[in-house]
Amino acid sequence: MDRTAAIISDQVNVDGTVTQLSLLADGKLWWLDGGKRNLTIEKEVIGFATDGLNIRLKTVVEGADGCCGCGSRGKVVRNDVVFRPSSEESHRLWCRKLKEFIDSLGRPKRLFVFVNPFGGRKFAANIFRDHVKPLLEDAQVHLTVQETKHQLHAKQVVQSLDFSKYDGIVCVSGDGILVEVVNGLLQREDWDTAIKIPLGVVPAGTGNGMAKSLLDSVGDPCTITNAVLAIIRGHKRSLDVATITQGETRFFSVLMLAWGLVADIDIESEKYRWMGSARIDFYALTRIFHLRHYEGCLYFVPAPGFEAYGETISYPGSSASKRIISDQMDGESGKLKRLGYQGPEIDLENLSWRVLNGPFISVWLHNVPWGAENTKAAPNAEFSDGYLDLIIMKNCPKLPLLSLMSDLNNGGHVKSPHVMYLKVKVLVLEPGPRRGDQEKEGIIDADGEVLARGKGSYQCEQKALMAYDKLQITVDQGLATLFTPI
Ligand SMILES: Nc1ncnc2c1ncn2[C@@H]1O[C@H](COP(=O)(O)OP(=O)(O)OP(=O)(O)O)[C@@H](O)[C@H]1O
Repeated sequence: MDRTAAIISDQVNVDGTVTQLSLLADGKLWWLDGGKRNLTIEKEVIGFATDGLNIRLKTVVEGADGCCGCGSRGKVVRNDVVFRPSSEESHRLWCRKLKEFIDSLGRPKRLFVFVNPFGGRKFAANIFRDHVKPLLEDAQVHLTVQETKHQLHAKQVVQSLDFSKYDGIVCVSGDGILVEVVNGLLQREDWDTAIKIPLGVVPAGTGNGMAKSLLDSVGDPCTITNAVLAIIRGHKRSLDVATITQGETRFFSVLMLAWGLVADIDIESEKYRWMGSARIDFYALTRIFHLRHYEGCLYFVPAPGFEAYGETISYPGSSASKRIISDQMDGESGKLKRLGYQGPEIDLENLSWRVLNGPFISVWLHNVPWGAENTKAAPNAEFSDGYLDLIIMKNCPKLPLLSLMSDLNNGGHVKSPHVMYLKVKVLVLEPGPRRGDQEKEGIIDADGEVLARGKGSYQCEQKALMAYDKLQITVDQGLATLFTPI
């Protein structure tokens, strides 16, 4: 089909001017209004509404404050266009053609939305009411909204959600709710179909690493409007999911795992929450001046090109690989019934393993580039390359370490001679005590939550899912699906 052929073309009235308006097969709307004007439906029109004979195109356009040459785009602003077809017949035809075109774009029509009123600065409910809901309603998306009432509520809800009713799940929250949703989906019996439902994130928490990673990957600022537009437009991309295993216990991670300095700052700075966002910088300084080194071992399978790190070793084994234990016998059929996703099928023993011995200052494993809106932890991380980015620091004097912390804003830290930066397929983490004090162990942080807490470590309310002991992290390429800007 000729992409410049008109699907419909007719005389209409735009702002008092009678002009020829054409909708072309490539989705462009053209008209003359002083000068030549056009709109790209796919990018700029989120929906339309009628008022008598008038048709209002609900439109967003990029403002003029983009940063020339630096790749960053301008702020998106609303700029509706209203036109009036010349007859009722023409009005009906315009409505039909516009609807058919928008429907052909595969945009979501029914969304299940989680709003965490507790996340971040506790503004998520207002953000949803004032910014998210109006845009989604303009796009004529039917919404089912659930405010989360307690920790793990989102996980419980998705475990019994009827997916035939929704085209996607949206989290108006920080990364914590997204992680709960992924864990809930993968613990369903029908996990293999459930995990395919597209997931959207609207930044309303403290971290917002996933929203930042998605929007920054196309040069968009991490704003609520940009995040909602990405959902409305309905583009999708796949996302690697990491399975962290210890014995029969599993946790599914989409963002990061940290042990050592980063985990200690992230979790222990909770006690300074009253300081607001300054708590992280303040506590980072404290930790750097009283730097801890942790004994332990990292066993890993490097991605091609990263084989120079560590020493060769055979598979270290792990209490992690008893795959069938959490399955159950189905009473009626007598067959094994899988209770949920068990992690990727990998022949661990026949991989080329390497080992790095401690002590370590910091070990950080990342799935996507940004850990938070101001932390570009793993600049080379990709959403679905099937690998995890591993950032390791073993030794570093305090002054360079201070400047490394400020480089986290732009990802410059990975170029430091004090930092090892590689991609791995599998990691076995064997955490140990602090150097010089066997009675004090550390914390393992997965996606912002305490996954494991060793003896003598910082005690907080959160219950840890795993023991401070060997755990294994594997990655399943592109297992989940995200709404993405492009
Ligand atoms: N009503 C609630 N009361 C208390 N906690 C809740 C509630 N709803 C959700 N939570 C918990 O809040 C946590 C934070 O969620 P969210 O993803 O919105 O923010 P975050 O950026 O990860 O963290 P932060 O709390 O630092 O903002 C999650 O662990 C979630 O289980």
